[in-house]
Amino acid sequence: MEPADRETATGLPPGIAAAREELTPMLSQYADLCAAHEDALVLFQVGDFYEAFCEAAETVARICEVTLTERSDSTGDYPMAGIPIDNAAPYLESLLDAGYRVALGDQVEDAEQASGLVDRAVTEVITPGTVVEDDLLEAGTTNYVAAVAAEGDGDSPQATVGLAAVDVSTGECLVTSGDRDAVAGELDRIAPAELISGPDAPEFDPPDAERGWTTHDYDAGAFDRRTATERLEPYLPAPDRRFDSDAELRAAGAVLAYAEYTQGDDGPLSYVTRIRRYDPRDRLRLDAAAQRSLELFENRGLGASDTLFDVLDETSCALGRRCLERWLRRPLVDADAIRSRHDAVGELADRSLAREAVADALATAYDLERLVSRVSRGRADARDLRSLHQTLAVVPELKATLAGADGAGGAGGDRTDATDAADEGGPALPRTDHLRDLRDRLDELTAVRELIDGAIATDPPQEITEGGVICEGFDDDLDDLRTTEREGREWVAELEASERERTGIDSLSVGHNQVHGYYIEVTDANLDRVPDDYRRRQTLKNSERYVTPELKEREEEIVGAAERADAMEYELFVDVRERVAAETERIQDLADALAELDALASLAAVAVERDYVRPELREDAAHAGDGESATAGDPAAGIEIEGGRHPVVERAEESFVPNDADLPRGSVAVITGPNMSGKSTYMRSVALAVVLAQTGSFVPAQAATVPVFDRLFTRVGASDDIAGGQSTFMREMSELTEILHDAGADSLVLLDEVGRGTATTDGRAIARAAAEFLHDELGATALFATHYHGLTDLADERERVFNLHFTATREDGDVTFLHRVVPGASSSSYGVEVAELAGVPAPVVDRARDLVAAEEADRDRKADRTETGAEGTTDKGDPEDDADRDGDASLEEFLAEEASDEQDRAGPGTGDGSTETDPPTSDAEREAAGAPPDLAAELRDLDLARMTPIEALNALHDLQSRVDDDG
Ligand SMILES: Nc1ncnc2c1ncn2[C@@H]1O[C@H](COP(=O)(O)OP(=O)(O)OP(=O)(O)O)[C@@H](O)[C@H]1O
Repeated sequence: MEPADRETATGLPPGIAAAREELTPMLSQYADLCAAHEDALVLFQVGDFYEAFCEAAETVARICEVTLTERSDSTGDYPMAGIPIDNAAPYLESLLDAGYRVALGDQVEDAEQASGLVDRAVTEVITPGTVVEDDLLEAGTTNYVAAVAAEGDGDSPQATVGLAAVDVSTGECLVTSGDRDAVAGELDRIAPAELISGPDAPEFDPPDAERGWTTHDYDAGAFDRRTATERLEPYLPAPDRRFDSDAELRAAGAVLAYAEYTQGDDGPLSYVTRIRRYDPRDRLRLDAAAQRSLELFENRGLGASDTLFDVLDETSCALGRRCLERWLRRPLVDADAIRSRHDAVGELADRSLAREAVADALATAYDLERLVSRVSRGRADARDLRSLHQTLAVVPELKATLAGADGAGGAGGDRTDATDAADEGGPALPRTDHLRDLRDRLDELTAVRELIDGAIATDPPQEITEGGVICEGFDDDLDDLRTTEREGREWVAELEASERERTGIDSLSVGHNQVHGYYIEVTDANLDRVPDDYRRRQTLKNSERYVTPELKEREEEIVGAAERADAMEYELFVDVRERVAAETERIQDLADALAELDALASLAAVAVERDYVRPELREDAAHAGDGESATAGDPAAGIEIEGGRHPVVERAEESFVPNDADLPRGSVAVITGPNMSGKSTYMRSVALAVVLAQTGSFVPAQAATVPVFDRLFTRVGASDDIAGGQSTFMREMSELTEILHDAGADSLVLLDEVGRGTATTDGRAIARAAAEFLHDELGATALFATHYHGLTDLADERERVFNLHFTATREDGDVTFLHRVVPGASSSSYGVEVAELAGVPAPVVDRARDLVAAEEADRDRKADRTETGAEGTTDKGDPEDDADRDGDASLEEFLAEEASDEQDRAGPGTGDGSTETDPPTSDAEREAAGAPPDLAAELRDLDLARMTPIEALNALHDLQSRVDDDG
């Protein structure tokens, strides 16, 4: 969208501004609302439509694909476009998607009651981060608007940056702070739909376009310390003592100011009752790169189309789904809290009947958080209250279910006295503390439930002003009015029969229409029999319509009673809604408990269905924030997994091969093996086991013992991460930089093919240096998958580095991957077969096989020479020089290695062993190895995309000189 287009469609459209002095009262009212909402596109209610005028109309017509019409009045003609109010959601969504904020200018008084122009006001500004309409929100997701404010110079890396985020649809509000990088990480994790920035805040770019947020500078005044403090006062007492820094306070004040503005500026949002401050260090830090590469929430094509969240999500209601997502985005680091969740999951896993009953009950629960926010905003209708009632109605049932002891002990934890009490006929309680607490938190809210049940009709209409909303028996006055109305209608219903009898006119009928009300109709043929008390009302073609004084009187009674009853119902409804709203906080607490119960039951269901095991946490699991870490290298402090599986890939692979993992704390596992052999899957399985364990879930393994990590870093190779924009290598290096700066002894690091994005020698050097640094300086626990076999030498040189590899079998040229991890470095190359499997043309595959054969022959010759002592040992020396001697997984590596060996063969003094500038093997050499010379094939095989200019130039130079020699 062109910025100019946005400028003319938001605020006051120029066409309206130009005619400002002459406008009719209605358009003048429109102009006032537009002028007061400069950054929004105003939609103006006219009857059943939301209309926009002039330039704004053109934008609405184009984006919403509705017809552009014209409004003509005494002052001129104005382009106009409208969307129907009762089906506004899809159009509003299009406008939001196009980047607009939309201000709804609603009629705020009854058009029939209004004398003159109907009063209108902006009741809501819909923005991507603050929508509350169910139609525009995905069920079970959170939708945050966030604000950032800085203390001091926001651009300085040392500045404290405050972050506050609010989900206006549920009232959840989070506040935290940290340096710029920490806040960037939290923003990645929270993934707000919208970000507003204080005047001094640093800029934060969204991690990618798909999960992006829209940013804008909001009224700087809202970030002012005093203004923010005053704004916060209705939400929490003494706000200036509640936050860790001014930056937090200012961000929180501003985000609430913005939220209030979008909800029609009606004052504090009463359903934002809990402003939660948290410290990012209280959670396992999983930044956007880790979330992406582990495919927690979005799939990037690792062998299956699901994500970890899809696998875990067996929740029954939106509340639980949102809770589970929150847990997975922010796994715990407190060992006791983690164990407590494991206890509860275990108990629910054991108690299948209870778990299923819980799931069934929760499946009928509505989204309590969003319902209560609508109730307290005064937006809930009668159906919302009925939904609230239905949700409250499951609570007693849930409490009873949790209390019953329908299963024996098991993985979930120890049987406690409580269960024994149940066995003895005493009050049954859940056997774990966690579920007992949860059960206690299930507030039955009996008064609210009974209030709604007694007041609101079971199947009420959507409209709350037209009656039918309040139950009979709730209010005597209302019942009297309804009785009057009903008796009047019964009297009218009987009138036809009695008048026929009285007048002897068999065709006489009684009817009703909007204009004349009730009437008695007599055909012309019977007019002579019309009694004297009939008064003529209307003459039709073949009949006359009459009323009688009594009918008139009854009619007034009926209409009067109905109108008064409708108005009274509305008042009673609003009163009930307010009484329910007064319990907002309790309802929110209940929502939290139901959400947790659903999330725990979901984890338990997955554990049972997918055969997960309860992970043991290391006893000495140090809290990340304590600064106490387990001793590096201590095997008793590391990860031990028996028969671990990848939770997502195992769903797609019929015969998934489980693998063990034994990683002492602070060790670096260098993993080699052919492409497609399962290296990435293995590393991710280990990381996911950690994430799952710290989320409170069981893990896909036969047995698992894990420590508690504070951060999880991942760096996946260029080939796995097709990121647009930034050069992949540059991106790779900046992610590596972050890891090498921030990882520590309590971090788990996954490095997958680091260095692949650049020239072989550089890549190999970077990979090695990074592995050494991780081991020597950081002491992080790391898994390092690589095609650089030279790296496997590190195991000999460093105490806590060890090798793992994946194998495959080859039969008649066909490769079968075993997907089994074994100790030691990989010794065989399957790159060519993989290339063939992938459909690389046969001549290239054949040629590559020839080159492999030549390499192997050459290696054998060298080995012979070694054995006879002619050349000393080959397995010691410069690791770069000898790198990949035992076969490499990819064709490019292989070719590079071959070049390296050529230089070796040229003897001392001919080079430094680098592969970077070496020409390919000479034809003479290849002939000696049994391969025919073929310059054209060599030229074809050069991988230009991976060569540096200097490499390409040298290769060309070499080919040219050999053509010259031959020629
Ligand atoms: N343990 C396993 N059991 C069964 N199938 C597996 C296993 N591990 C991996 N696979 C299958 O093999 C495919 C390739 O695995 P993966 O991507 O982990 O290999 P890789 O060695 O990392 O390959 P590359 O070096 O090309 O990145 C996966 O998509 C999956 O379908």
